[in-house]
Amino acid sequence: MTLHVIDHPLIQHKLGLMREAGISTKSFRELANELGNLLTYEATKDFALVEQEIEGWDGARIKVQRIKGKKVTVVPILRAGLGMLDGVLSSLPAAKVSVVGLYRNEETLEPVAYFEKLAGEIDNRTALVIDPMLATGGTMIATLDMLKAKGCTDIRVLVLVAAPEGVEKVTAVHPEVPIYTAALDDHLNEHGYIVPGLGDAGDKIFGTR
Ligand SMILES: O=P(O)(O)OC[C@H]1O[C@H](OP(=O)(O)OP(=O)(O)O)[C@H](O)[C@@H]1O
Ligand SMILES: O=c1cc[nH]c(=O)[nH]1
Ligand SMILES: [Mg+2]
Repeated sequence: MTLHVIDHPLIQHKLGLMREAGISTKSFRELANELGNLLTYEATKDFALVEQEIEGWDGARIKVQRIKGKKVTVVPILRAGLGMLDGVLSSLPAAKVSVVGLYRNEETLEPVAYFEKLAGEIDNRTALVIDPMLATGGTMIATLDMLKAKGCTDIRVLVLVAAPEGVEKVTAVHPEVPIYTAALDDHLNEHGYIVPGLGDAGDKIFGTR
């Protein structure tokens, strides 16, 4: 299994701020985007580079590095995934965005899919799936199933907080998909919420409830 828990001090500091009770919508949103950006930095570490010759500032020919023909699509899972999107796009400004909508039935905890609008040529793209929370894993598995059904082969998952139960379930079904997270938390409570977690990330980002 390829679980990357990113323990960089900036990430851990920002995640700690997000865990505070009573955090404002504004702060939660800002931090979700900042963490989205930092996780993107980690999740793209292995992108291949190609050397290019250009004219430098003094007219001399110089060699520089460019990312090698990578086509990326960012896949935010509605709603809460939108809370990381601007942060991710600040590092990948040319990426196409493929939006998928799923919510978790609060009684059964099963994912319910309600929207799918994917970028063209998705089978040729690296997909970065973003959602703040990986709890039971049901939503993520359904999203990965959806992307694979469209021919996507290079998929990476970026979440702010993951529960061990969810990581185990996702990696059992999609073992080759790496998961990048700011934290692997302790457990799920009886309502399927991550402990210590962040609470309901979607509500905190959108200021609902
Ligand atoms: O791992 P799981 O048990 O499937 O749970 C995780 C999902 O639950 C939350 O979304 P929610 O259903 O609250 O929808 P929202 O983003 O619209 O608030 C969260 O943002 C994930 O998408
Ligand atoms: O802890 C959790 C679990 C699912 N969805 C959330 O927003 N938070
Ligand atoms: Mg929610």
